[in-house]
Amino acid sequence: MTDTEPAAAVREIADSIATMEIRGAATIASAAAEALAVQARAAAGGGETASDPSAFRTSIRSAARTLRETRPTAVSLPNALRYVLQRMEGDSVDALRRSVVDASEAFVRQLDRAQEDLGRVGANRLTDGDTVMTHCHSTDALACIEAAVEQGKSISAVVKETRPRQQGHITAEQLRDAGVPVTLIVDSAARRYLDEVDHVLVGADSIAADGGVINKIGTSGLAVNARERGVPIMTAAQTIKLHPETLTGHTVEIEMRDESEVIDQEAREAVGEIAVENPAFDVTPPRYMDAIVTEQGQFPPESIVTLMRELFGEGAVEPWEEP
Ligand SMILES: O=C(COP(=O)(O)O)[C@H](O)[C@H](O)COP(=O)(O)O
Repeated sequence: MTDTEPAAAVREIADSIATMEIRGAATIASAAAEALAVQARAAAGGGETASDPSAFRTSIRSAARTLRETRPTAVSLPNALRYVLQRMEGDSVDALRRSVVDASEAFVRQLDRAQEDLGRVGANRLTDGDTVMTHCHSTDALACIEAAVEQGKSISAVVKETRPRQQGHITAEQLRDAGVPVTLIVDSAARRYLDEVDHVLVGADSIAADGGVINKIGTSGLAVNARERGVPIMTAAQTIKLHPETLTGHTVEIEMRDESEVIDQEAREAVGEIAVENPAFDVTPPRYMDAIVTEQGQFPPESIVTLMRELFGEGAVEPWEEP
């Protein structure tokens, strides 16, 4: 291993993201930003990179590429890397290290603040006595319910378990801890329970320029059913979920995960030669989504492109590539 390759601690963080020990778009983003700070400290601490600014920069870019390759769908990951890399500056290794560590810390602070602000916007859509249906585990979505509870509103939740990884269990525990009465249901029971809820609330891994919401597999079916039942559905998503590449017509890659998450070894052997597929995310067309709630306010999905142009100009940069 050369001195410009990612530090072992960075590779461990990348592995934890790939295996989903670290998961959820916002959490992945802050872990990625923090990993760049880890790399900066390691690279400034010894070897060839400690005295060579160009080797230091190469090592940070290489760490960013390793992190970038872990999961393809949550754009918060490359957006976090962009934020830090665009602020890497200085003529000495010491100055470069400081700029990366400072940017990483600023990013995490901004992320936390954005989630709080978004929570207040989302809470305004909820009324005392409402029941909310959730899918998967989204810290942005939970922030809305928690803010509503803090405002003194009494909120109940119907929580979909979310096959195959059952992130709904994490949502159920966190809502219970926040004092929200929770009913856990299997995914296929969702339509039956839609008649008993006032809102559907989901998070997002990416939001496309056309207002399409990319979130945990099953979100789009839930949204279509919610529309048919007349239940409003909102996405809680900080602006780091906006996908700049979609401004230039690129589509968002949907992660396909291992079949072992869907079927265990014994069942696999019993069913024999069949195909098993495990897409982790799907796309909800904008016409099935009522609102996208961000830290900058709420938007109809079709208007999100205006905010994206303000934030990103006409497209994305890839600062982790070597110049
Ligand atoms: O789809 C998921 C998580 O998928 P996975 O478990 O496969 O990572 C979440 O709804 C979004 O990432 C938003 O989460 P947050 O609001 O916390 O960013």
